[in-house]
Amino acid sequence: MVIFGTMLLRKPKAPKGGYQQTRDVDDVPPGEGDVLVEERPTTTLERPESAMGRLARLRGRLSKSNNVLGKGLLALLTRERIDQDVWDEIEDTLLMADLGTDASLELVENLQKRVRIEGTQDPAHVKAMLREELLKLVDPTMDRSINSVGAPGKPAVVLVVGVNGVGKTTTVGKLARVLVAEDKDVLLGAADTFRAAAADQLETWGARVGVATVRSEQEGADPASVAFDAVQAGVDQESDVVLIDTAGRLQNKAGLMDQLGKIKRVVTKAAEVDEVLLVIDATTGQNGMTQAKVFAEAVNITGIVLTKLDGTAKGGIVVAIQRALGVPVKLIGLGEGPDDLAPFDAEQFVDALLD
Ligand SMILES: Nc1nc2c(ncn2[C@@H]2O[C@H](COP(=O)(O)OP(=O)(O)OP(=O)(O)O)[C@@H](O)[C@H]2O)c(=O)[nH]1
Repeated sequence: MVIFGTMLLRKPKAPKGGYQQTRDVDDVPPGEGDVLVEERPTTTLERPESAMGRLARLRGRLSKSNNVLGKGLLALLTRERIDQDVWDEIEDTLLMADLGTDASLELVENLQKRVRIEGTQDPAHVKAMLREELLKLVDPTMDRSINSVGAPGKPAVVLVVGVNGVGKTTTVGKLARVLVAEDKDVLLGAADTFRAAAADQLETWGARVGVATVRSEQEGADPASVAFDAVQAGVDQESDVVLIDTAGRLQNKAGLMDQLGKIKRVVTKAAEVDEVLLVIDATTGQNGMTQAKVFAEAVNITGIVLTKLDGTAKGGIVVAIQRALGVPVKLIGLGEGPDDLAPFDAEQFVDALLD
């Protein structure tokens, strides 16, 4: 709610000065968390772009970097003679786009069958055939909606996880804008307490669209504690959605499991976690795949956000990552602009590869 350009928000409950690093939130009964909801006066609030049509606007960026794949495949498939060398080249093209071995082999086999039966004389037909086969791999049947409706009387809780530098904080900021554009009442939780700047960054994102951030003033505070306070504040304020940014700076799998497990366990005392989004940088290829698998073992991932798809020809990672985790890509990042995060749409994605 905006009154004279200033957000009207719940004041900090108590005490000021953040949390003790040693505090174990598991011991703190729900309701007693120290909530510090930052106020930030804003003169003019931005009006974020609605989610619909974003991908259409950003499609050019996707095409620019990724149609190397589509164009390359089309050129190969419309050659006068398609011998084993050509099929090998097709497979290499798919592997280079990070489609992964299984999906690449499957696509080559399916195309081989169809070329044998249907022929490749007509380029329009070849394109339609390739479109169909690519679409099958991307899987248009998966539910890609963000779960932004909580249990009755509770906000939807969305945890955003991933290693540092992949674009997590940026994604939380951009996702808040998507939700604000849908008239949702959003609250942010800065549970990335390893880097003080991350909380500032998040707060700035929120303030631009009138969304408050729950944070700790103390660097290194317990992330689970901050996450809990954010969700409890969301319950108290009757927010629609609480988005929680987490830290990715973790040394090993055991530490990651510990931290994410604790965040989830503690948050659940206030409200169920409805969505766990794993953010992966699309430019990191195999590294991103490895990260994805580690995170999937630590926490139940419900959706993937692929960032930086604007800067890579490796869009095939959409398929590889969905296959590896059995979880849909729900959002894609196509630039550094505030509204450069789009809902993923299988058909539009494949069309952008082929145009
Ligand atoms: N080109 C491009 N850049 C992006 C995209 N998403 C994020 N970035 C950039 O990636 C950089 C890192 O983003 P952050 O949001 O700070 O990453 P983070 O994962 O939160 O990092 P830590 O807070 O250090 O854990 C920033 O410069 C962003 O602008 C995208 O979709 N496309």
